[in-house]
Amino acid sequence: MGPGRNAPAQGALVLTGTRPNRQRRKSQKSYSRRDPADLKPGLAARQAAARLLSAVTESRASLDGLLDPAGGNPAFTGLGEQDRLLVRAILLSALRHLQVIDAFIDRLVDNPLPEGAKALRQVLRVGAAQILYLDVPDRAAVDLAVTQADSDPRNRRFAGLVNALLRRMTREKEMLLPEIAAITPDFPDWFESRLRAAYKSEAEAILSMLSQPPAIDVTVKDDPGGWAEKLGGVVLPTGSVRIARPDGPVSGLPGFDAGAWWVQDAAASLPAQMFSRLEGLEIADLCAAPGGKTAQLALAGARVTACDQSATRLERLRGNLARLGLDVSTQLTRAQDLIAPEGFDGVLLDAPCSSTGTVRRHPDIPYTKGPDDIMRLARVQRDLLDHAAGLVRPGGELVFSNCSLDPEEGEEMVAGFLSDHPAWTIRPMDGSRWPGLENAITAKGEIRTHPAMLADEDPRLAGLDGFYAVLLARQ
Ligand SMILES: C[S@@+](CC[C@H](N)C(=O)[O-])C[C@H]1O[C@@H](n2cnc3c(N)ncnc32)[C@H](O)[C@@H]1O
Repeated sequence: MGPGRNAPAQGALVLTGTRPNRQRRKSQKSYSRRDPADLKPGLAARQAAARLLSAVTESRASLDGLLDPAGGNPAFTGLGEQDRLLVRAILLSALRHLQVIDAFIDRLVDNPLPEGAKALRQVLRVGAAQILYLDVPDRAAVDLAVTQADSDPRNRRFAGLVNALLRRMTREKEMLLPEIAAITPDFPDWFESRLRAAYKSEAEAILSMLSQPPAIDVTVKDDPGGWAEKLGGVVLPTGSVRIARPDGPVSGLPGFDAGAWWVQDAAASLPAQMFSRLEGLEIADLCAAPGGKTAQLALAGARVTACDQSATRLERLRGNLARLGLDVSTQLTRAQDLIAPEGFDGVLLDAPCSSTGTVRRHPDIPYTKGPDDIMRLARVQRDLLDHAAGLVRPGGELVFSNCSLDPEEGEEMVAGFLSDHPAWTIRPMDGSRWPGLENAITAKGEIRTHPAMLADEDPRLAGLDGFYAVLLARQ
């Protein structure tokens, strides 16, 4: 925490109920008569954003789950399309910059907001995210935050404070935001300290990339150069095509309906490329949904059995593979329960993990996961890896991968596996295979990518998800 972060700014606001009683009674009356969300366009979206932000930061609910169009939170799924887009944008910005937003709020109040004033903090965060990071007129952001506070009995007495604080934020953001951002860590302590310990001199660059929205990478069935031209993108060392974020949904881009490509971060496309050979081989993809790597394996000519423990996710995989016109056999099963007496030529285990390598697109992770999850997931991965190894025929190969940046879920876990399984060795990757990504190959020949890789002058085209992947060979 930087010096002065908690020092009250000149003219800091005092945290009290600031609305005069007469006015408060009036607003209470109107609240009981009619829900203000009916009266003020955009209010329901802000209310939903505050509710969902509270679910993420206070109950560790996953943002993806809350925003799922099918099974998501009704406060979100009940909104119209434009409001849903706005809520998503507010939440992504609020979570990417939560530490700075909180520091800014704390700078503007005389005393820290009380622990119990959680609902108030969420209203302020939602207002601040719009004022500081989104293209929403300041006045609309402030007015809606005040109405939002006024319409909630827990916050009504703070409506005056919300008004004064956010108005002041609009006036002082140009001067104060750079200063506060410069002295405030981007992420919670646990997250930053683990990254710094693991990545040392590279940690600063990784941390700064993690709060940037990522580009979109697509894996093409063929002709990356041709598709880069059609999609206005560039070809990456992985063979993926990278495009700047389009205005509309990716499903509207050329080639989507025809199944010419699928969205997959360039780093996520590496594990399936690591097998020495795939054509005509029997490969099990054990944690397969939504199927990005399954599609690569099938496209390379493997006979793929794709397994997943989630029926809904496996259904998505089937839909994705159908769009791509690729044929695989699927099995709804926990990987630990898969029995294959004949074994497979190869197994891909893209294991469940803390997903800390994907914070650019999932900025809730530093708030919904913690060190305990990393320890627990490393144990799950080790159990899955032990079982997966038993499914590989002698002479066969196993790729283990995940999208965590934490060595405990990658390098360290695999080192433990190798010391307990002398018949297995690492088959090292050749650094020249992906020109431009030579620095992603570890001394042992594993792949370790992180978001500061694939730097680009255009920040919209820079970066890479964090991934760990290793090719293991059985004697
Ligand atoms: C990181 S995602 C896999 C992404 C996928 N490989 C791809 O490239 O599209 C992890 C998947 O593992 C599944 N999963 C988690 N634990 C599992 C287990 N014990 N057995 C089988 N699937 C599991 C989850 O349902 C989820 O779909």
